[in-house]
Amino acid sequence: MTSVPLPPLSAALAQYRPSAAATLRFRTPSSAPGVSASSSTRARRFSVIASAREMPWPHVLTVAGSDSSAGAGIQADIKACAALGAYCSSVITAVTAQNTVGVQGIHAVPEKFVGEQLRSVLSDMSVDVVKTGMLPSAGVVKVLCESLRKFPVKALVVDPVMVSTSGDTLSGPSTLATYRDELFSMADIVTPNVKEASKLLGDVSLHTISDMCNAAESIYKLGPKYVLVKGGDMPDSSDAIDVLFDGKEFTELRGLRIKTRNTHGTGCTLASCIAAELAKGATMLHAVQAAKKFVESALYHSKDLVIGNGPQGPFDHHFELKSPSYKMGSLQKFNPDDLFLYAVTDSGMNKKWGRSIKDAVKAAIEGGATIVQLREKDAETREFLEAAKACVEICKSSGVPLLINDRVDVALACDADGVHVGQSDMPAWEVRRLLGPGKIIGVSCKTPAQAEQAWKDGADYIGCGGVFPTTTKANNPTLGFEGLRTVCLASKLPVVAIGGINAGNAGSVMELGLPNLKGVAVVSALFDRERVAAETRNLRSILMKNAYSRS
Ligand SMILES: Cc1ncc(COP(=O)(O)OP(=O)(O)O)c(N)n1
Ligand SMILES: Cc1ncsc1CCOP(=O)(O)O
Ligand SMILES: [Mg+2]
Repeated sequence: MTSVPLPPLSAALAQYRPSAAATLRFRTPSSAPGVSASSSTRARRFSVIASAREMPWPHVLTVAGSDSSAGAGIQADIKACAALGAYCSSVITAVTAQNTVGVQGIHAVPEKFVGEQLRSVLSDMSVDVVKTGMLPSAGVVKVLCESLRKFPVKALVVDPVMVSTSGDTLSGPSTLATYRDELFSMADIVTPNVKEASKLLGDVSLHTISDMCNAAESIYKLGPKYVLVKGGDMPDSSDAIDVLFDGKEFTELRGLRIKTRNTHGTGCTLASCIAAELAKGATMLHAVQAAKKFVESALYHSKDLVIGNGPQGPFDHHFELKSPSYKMGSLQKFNPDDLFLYAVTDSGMNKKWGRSIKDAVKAAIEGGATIVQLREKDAETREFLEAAKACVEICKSSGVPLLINDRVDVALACDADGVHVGQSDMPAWEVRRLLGPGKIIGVSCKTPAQAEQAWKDGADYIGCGGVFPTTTKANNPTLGFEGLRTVCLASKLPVVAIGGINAGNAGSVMELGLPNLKGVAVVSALFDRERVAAETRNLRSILMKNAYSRS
């Protein structure tokens, strides 16, 4: 079984900010049928359309029920797709009256009219992926299958919604049979939770991961290319474990279980996120991973929201819009959350372990580093610049900022995201003058006065240490927790702790609970090791556990 843990929240957040590319790409709209226009305005409109460059916008069509409380169903699907930069059209199969207490009523849309909606969308718009939610009758499932045969799409995501989170039945036994007999064989992925998997397989009991694997295998035999059995409802675990099966291999996907009442719509959202990622071109494993990360982040950010009086509330799909970095728009270059797991390379250690800077950076990112600094004290300038350029590419493609230690010239030449300087390096104000407002500047500070100066000089964060004794930097005084606390309390800037930090003591650093202490910077505990990715992953999971338990 392959085990794929999730990257930290900060990386997840960075990843979920719709990229400029995603927000700017759009498809020229065609004129709406039934809208009257004079022949000259029509001609003008068509000439504009014809001359415009066609730009694709990843498009998901959701075929599902409306939820009046907007936590689940069509409303959740549209919000999820929008958050991930995909367009979402909608075919409504039923209108439900529901709230945070439960489902008070269901009004199914006539099957023929579901068919009409499907024809309207699929005959006109280029839909990449169809995602299904509540399909209230066998007839609706059949209408959908017919439409998909007539208008094939790139992928079909089937969320076999049978029972609402409040326990109300949303589709009956004859619908289940049609799912199994007709829809599943057309699906790229089917995403039942354990209750749904059990129902699909004639009420088998599912209690363990091994039961989930067996269920995934049995559902796979019904025809889909992938099956994701979601273990969120499994008891007695601090992790939310899902099992993905592709017919050959089981992949266990772990996420943290967020303690909150606001879980209404998690299933719809997960399936819609998978659909959105597939529409954007992701592989199935990546789509599922990204979807899980999104749901985990949204639940985390919404855990204390209060909407409605019932036991299950909605969560905020657009939590990103509330973050200060998003509000500052495209000028924002630095997210303090990126300091969470700061990997600082070391040329000596890379040499010792026979790896290139590039491989070291790749491995740290693979393990979940959220920001990287190239600290190559004895590299030749030309060789360093070449390596730095390669690392810039790697980091850009992973959405991880890359900073250069000391060397403003190298940072400028390779267009790095910023520079980290110490008290004997170029002053931060001078670095800011050279790099401009759009780059990240970090300054090492050991005292409140230095922290104040860094802020005045226009730095973005400060590095504070050594917290513990270190052999990586010669003659570096140890500040201890008290020194770190004093600097943090005085600093107006976010702080990353550095010096002698490893998997054994990182938790205790973060447990200091200092609000502006955003993470740890680490050299030897990642790079003076044989397996950089594994060490990074381990440290990340320790930091994440701490971050979640504090909140
Ligand atoms: C994140 C971070 N914090 C502190 C340092 C140390 O910088 P400096 O004091 O300039 O020492 P050198 O790294 O240049 O030896 C850092 N590099 N990164
Ligand atoms: C660069 C630096 N600045 C203060 S301590 C330090 C070295 C940190 O290295 P390690 O994580 O191996 O102790
Ligand atoms: Mg320096």
